Amino acid sequence: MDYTEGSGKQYHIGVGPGEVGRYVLLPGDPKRCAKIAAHFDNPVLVADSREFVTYTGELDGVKVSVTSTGIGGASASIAMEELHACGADTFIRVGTCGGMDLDVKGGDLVIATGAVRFEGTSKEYAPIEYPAVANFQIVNALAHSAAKLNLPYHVGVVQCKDAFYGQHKPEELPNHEELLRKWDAWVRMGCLASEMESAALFIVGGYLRCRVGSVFLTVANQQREKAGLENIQHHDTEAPIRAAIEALRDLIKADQKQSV
Ligand SMILES: O=P(O)(O)O[C@H]1O[C@H](CO)[C@@H](O)[C@H]1O
Ligand SMILES: O=c1cc[nH]c(=O)[nH]1
Repeated sequence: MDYTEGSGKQYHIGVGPGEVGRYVLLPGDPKRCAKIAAHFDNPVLVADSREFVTYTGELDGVKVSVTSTGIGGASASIAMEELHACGADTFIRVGTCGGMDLDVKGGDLVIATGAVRFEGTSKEYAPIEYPAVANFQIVNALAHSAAKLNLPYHVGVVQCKDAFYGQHKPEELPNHEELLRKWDAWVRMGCLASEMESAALFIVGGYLRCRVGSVFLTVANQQREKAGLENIQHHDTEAPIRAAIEALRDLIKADQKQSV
């Protein structure tokens, strides 16, 4: 079924083939796109459709793009499918998260190695036994760039869900028993943080044979609050953006080396 009516533009994101690079940064918030594009050379607004805003520019002479995914795995999977149809194959999510491990403080970066699939979208792509894991090369590039930029960072598993308020007021919801029991298990297993899109992106990326990784700003940590520890909120996403841009430069260099 072709929803483009011959325009060649993807149905939701409004982007056509050749309008994005193979490398795409994926924030959730559309307003983060301009901040990210400001790090590109010659950024151009390519499309602004629903929650999906896309800019394309260059990094070290190579075409790169940023597209917002909106909130949750459902819209993130649409962004990835349609960007892939336009030629993209390497994605870094640049998001925000809420800390779960007590060591993860507001302002710290979290780099995901994998994601708990407590959301619906990835289950429509792959059976739940299949793990949602990040691309090893991207994880390494992100950790390397965070260290190089002297940014505090943690590397490990994150948890994904569909209901933001299932994370923030589970005791008030009718399904509180499942929410609280599972949250406790994820904390005990060492989950670093909670966010919403990486599980779907890692699974859809696996299916499409794309490279996918994620880096987040920790906004705050409800577990620290509960434990009576300091819990200062942070909202400036410039740190994960810088880490992702540096990582992308490294990936581009490594890809260029491999292709000669
Ligand atoms: O800041 P973004 O990238 O949107 O990421 C996080 O923020 C939203 C919830 O507030 C969810 O999308 C979550 O994953
Ligand atoms: O607590 C938080 C913060 C950002 N995103 C989430 O999903 N949860």
